[in-house]
Amino acid sequence: MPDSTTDTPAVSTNTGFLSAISQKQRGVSIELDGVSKVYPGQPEAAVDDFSMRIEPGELVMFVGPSGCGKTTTMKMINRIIEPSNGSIRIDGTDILSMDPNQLRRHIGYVIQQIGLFPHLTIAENIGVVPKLLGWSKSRIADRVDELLQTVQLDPEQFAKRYPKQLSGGQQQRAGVARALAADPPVMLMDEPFGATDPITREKLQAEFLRLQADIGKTIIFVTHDFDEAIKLGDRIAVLSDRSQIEQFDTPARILANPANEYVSSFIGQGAALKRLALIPLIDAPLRPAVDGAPQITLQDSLRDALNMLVLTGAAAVNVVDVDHRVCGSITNASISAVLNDAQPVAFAAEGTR
Ligand SMILES: Nc1ncnc2c1ncn2[C@@H]1O[C@H](COP(=O)(O)OP(=O)(O)OP(=O)(O)O)[C@@H](O)[C@H]1O
Repeated sequence: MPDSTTDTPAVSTNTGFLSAISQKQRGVSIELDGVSKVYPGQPEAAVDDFSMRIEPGELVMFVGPSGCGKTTTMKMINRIIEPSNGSIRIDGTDILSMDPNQLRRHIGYVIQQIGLFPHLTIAENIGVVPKLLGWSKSRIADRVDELLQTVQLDPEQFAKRYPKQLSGGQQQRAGVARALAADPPVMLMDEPFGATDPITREKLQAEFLRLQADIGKTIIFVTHDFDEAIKLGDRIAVLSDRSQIEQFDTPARILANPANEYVSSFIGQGAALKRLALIPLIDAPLRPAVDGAPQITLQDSLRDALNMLVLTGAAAVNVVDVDHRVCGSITNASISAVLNDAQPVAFAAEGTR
């Protein structure tokens, strides 16, 4: 791990979260208050009076149809787009009174088109912001090495390659590594996995969740895909035109109690199955074990248990712990009971991801 005390940053500021770039920096709060954006020459606001508080370390998904203002809202947080009205604070610091370039060096940013510089190697791409911050060469090299390993790209193999010599998924990983380079407390991610095929996408999502469990950044993640939002988000903001918030809650609560028709239509078909996927068996009420029943682990979900019941035709599946001890069983009836008992499920599913 590089030692953050050995280099003098090229930028000097004592305001709020900028002064606290350190090793393994955790997330900080983000508050938007009455934020609006009217693009020049447009009769209507693209974002109208948007207010939200995001807690330190939270992964918040913005989901909504094309053109509803997700990207505009997000880009106002790193001031790629300047708000027309309202205030934005990160860790209590008013970012609208700061130098935008300094601000952006401390907010990780990942976009769908990746935005890697084609004429720089992967190592140089990842080192761009640390270099701007005045880190020494050896510290940058250590950090590049560490990050490539974090995103599962072998440094020996990939550091000296150019972006076009990587697959789409590998480029996306390099993009995440670059955004994490200066260990920013905040990450903005705009459809980061949107351009990848479904299998690569699932893999990147799983890797990203593991990474976030370790680094605990505050992340805003824009997606069109409600299933991606359910899978990744601590909370989901379902947005409609002009970034109006239709519902802002945990995936489990939104699935159990959609606020209105608009949110229901976003959830689409199969809300019950999606809810089951959020409930690990460790939180499910178990019945007595059944001799000879197929087995599933406590870490699997009720959705996995249902799949096994359907595929095997068994009346019950036994649930086993890591030491293969049988803890009890799940049946179709117990799954139905959980689904019909909305409140406890919604709360049981929180914090279990
Ligand atoms: N530079 C601009 N000038 C004028 N209008 C713009 C500009 N950028 C975006 N808009 C408009 O603002 C609205 C919100 O756009 P925005 O890109 O934030 O939506 P989005 O929800 O991110 O869409 P998508 O999912 O398609 O990326 C749209 O109606 C769009 O046409």
